[in-house]
Amino acid sequence: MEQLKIFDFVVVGGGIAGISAIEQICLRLPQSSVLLLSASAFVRVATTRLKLTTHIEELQIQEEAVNDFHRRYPNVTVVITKVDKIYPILHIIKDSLGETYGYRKICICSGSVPKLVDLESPFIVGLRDTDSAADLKMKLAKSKRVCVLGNGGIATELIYELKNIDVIWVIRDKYIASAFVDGGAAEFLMNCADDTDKTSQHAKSLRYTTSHVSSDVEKDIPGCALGPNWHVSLELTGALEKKNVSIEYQTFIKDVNVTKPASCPGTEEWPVYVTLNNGKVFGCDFVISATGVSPSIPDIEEGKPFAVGRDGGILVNQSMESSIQDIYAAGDVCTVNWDVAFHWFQMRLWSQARPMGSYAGLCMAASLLKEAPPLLDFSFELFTHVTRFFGFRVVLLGLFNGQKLGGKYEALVRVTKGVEYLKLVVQDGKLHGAVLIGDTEMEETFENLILNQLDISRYGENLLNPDIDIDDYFD
Ligand SMILES: Cc1cc2nc3c(=O)[nH]c(=O)nc-3n(C[C@H](O)[C@H](O)[C@H](O)COP(=O)(O)OP(=O)(O)OC[C@H]3O[C@@H](n4cnc5c(N)ncnc54)[C@H](O)[C@@H]3O)c2cc1C
Ligand SMILES: NC(=O)C1=CN([C@@H]2O[C@H](COP(=O)(O)OP(=O)(O)OC[C@H]3O[C@@H](n4cnc5c(N)ncnc54)[C@H](OP(=O)(O)O)[C@@H]3O)[C@@H](O)[C@H]2O)C=CC1
Repeated sequence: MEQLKIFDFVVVGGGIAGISAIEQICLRLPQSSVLLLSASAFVRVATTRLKLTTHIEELQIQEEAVNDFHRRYPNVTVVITKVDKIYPILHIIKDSLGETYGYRKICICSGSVPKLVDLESPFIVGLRDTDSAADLKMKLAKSKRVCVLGNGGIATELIYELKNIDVIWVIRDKYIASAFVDGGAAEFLMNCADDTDKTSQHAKSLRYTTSHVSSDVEKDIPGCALGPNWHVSLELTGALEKKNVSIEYQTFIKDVNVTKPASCPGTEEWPVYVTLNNGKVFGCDFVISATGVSPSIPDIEEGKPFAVGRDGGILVNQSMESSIQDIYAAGDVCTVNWDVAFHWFQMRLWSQARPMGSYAGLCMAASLLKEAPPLLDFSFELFTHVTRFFGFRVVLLGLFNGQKLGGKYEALVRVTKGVEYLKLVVQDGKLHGAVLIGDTEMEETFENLILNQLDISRYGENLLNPDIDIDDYFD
């Protein structure tokens, strides 16, 4: 019988979290044996594209063929496969082809899957990886009207990127992009929605392509989540001459039906009909459910299952270790379960998947060496996120929407229509969060003010006075 190969480290998933974990393991223990088991034929490597401040950076996410990755890290064996079951007592793992591997430490970085709206219909699609993006492009090309459900990152990006199609955007809130910004910022973005100049500016910053044909192991296993500017090379274009967006606020989809309901206005026939809870009914070609994600966790076969958080993620302690010994988790699949810094909280973003993966790698290496886990690094002391919505750079800092402040805070706002939107979240004379839209160049100042908790009450609204260089105050 062939002897079971035992690896020092096994990492499940070749997304940003998994690759960041491997990079750190290989830096710390270059001679160790590492096995990467990933369902996708490409891995995602994150590098810093632009460092805006100590904490805020724009990432460049690149796809790399697994063979190239192995060439860079010869101690890493890569197997493209789906992990099915983990046996924590035996310390072995089985894949869907029946192969078994042994591990000393294992890190689960299997990401998440789209959490589609709870209505059974083949006309409802989600978006996660290269395959689902290619499917979406094909479907759109034949479509005249699409319904987008959800008000988070994907929906906000899609609404801006879709071309030549009627879009009905169904959201539960009073304003758009509520998973990221407040009502004021949403209004600013809406007012700029037709600024075509911004579209072309954005296209020039292309850093990422999705032109290859994905060869993910099985159709039901997601590849890596899409990277920045995933839409730029895709041309998400419908079959009409122009685009028209209408927004249905404070409502949700009650039902989808292939039979036309009597209450549906008009004579046109559609593949599917959507009924909203506000009573409106309309036909469309299909529905895009951009309604969040669910962590994608392999099965545990012995002993207790993973302890999971309310959002279904594997609970991890401050060393990124799960409730099961020698099993770590990082990225979208995990839910942090430690007393986090006041100005930090978890969101499923690659800006968090990367430091979580790196830190998990360091903790696993320390554990193998029987050393104490390293201290949490500065990435976990302040929430930061930089992205682009409606062609604008959006920087979110700390408790940018007053999270954790119990509604008792003051918001200082400066808006220059079409140019910038700045909001500061202040409580008891201290800055706790900021939303900066546009090229404000204020990131560093506000980052410092949140971190050092200086009393800013005497500066009042001057903090946002464009005629005053506030850096002078703090020199
Ligand atoms: C359309 C879209 C746009 C986004 N835009 C942004 C953005 O602008 N900014 C931002 O910060 N974040 C963005 N995100 C979120 C970000 O992509 C994720 O938070 C991040 O990629 C999570 O990284 P991960 O390594 O945890 O998971 P993933 O990147 O999803 O990687 C998971 C890996 O595990 C593999 N896998 C899964 N199950 C198994 C299994 N059983 N066996 C073996 N392998 C398995 C998958 O194939 C994949 O390789 C976006 C997400 C989407 C879907
Ligand atoms: N630029 C960026 O930073 C981007 C980040 N991402 C990330 O990728 C992941 C997937 O994005 P996405 O799917 O947009 O998820 P998000 O978590 O960003 O947003 C989910 C949205 O869906 C809504 N929702 C959830 N369930 C329902 C329902 N049953 N009916 C109606 N609305 C519902 C939520 O509303 P409510 O708030 O009312 O619950 C929320 O507005 C997220 O982790 C996201 O952060 C994705 C794209 C871009």
